[in-house]
Amino acid sequence: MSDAKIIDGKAFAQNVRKRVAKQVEELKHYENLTPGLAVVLVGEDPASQVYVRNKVKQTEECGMKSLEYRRDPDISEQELLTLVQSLNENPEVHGILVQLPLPKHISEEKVIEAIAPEKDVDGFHVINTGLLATGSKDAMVPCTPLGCLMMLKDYFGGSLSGKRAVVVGRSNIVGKPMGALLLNESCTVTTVHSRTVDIEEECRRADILVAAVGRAKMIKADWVKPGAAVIDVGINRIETPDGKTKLVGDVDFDEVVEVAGAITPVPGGVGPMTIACLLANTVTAACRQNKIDEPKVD
Ligand SMILES: Nc1nc(=O)c2c([nH]1)NC[C@@H]1CN(c3ccc(C(=O)N[C@@H](CCC(=O)O)C(=O)O)cc3)C=[N+]21
Repeated sequence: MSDAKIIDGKAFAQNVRKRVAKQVEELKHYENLTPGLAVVLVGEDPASQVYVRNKVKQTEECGMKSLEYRRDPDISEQELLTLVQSLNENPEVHGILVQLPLPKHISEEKVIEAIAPEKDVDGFHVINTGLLATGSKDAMVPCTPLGCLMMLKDYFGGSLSGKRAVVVGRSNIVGKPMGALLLNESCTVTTVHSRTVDIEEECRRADILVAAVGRAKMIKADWVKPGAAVIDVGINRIETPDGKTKLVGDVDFDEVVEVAGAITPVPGGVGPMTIACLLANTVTAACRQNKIDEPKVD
């Protein structure tokens, strides 16, 4: 029998959205300001469509303005850059999200760097990456790592100071910013990856283990220190014996739940928090662009 706390990301995200909705209400009432989020979707990847639909729905539920821009996969890089430029200049738009991945003929880097840093609610622009790395409060923080941090701080009662954190994966959108955030919280941070020697041993030292590699069920029970907090960022679609597909994380949940102190499930863990943090970032961006005191995020 396990006694791990299963962190309910869905319920947590709902709370965050409630808070965001209240902030939006106040901005509308006192400042005559409606935060606006523009989502750009290129092509017809079915998974991307689902995320975008959820984002649009939740943006509207929070009282914000949602603008959606769907473009054919054969759009030229220049046309996409021109669209981003027009959103940069649109005062109704406070946040811009260009859904990744983009078609191969378009440079993701160029498109991300074309977004005005103060509207970059994904936190992917090098300006925001640099602000995060230097510990500046002015950074727009990437949504997935921010959601993970909020759940961790809640579980540990506010402070992560001195904890050993191991981040599995070194992507620009999750692994690296997650490491930076945890370091800013005074964790002792190790990032491990495909070339790490004795990766299990490194993981076993973790008080906080964040898995963000994109390999189904890679983290096994004997990789985890008893009582550790395990955050599963992975979203892997696998085929079940009966020919259907299901979502699983990078953590072997059924095994790890027996040793961990806390664990996030997939689905219902980090995913919903990612969207909630996107909405929170949009409110933050709208406040900054209008020189209004911003709400505290965590
Ligand atoms: N510029 C950009 N920013 C992103 O943040 C971004 C992106 N591109 N491209 C795609 C990935 C993926 N992503 C997810 C967000 C929420 C869930 C989510 O809510 N998942 C649900 C389940 C969804 C389902 O059942 O399919 C859950 O985990 O419970 C999943 C995936 C954001 N991404």
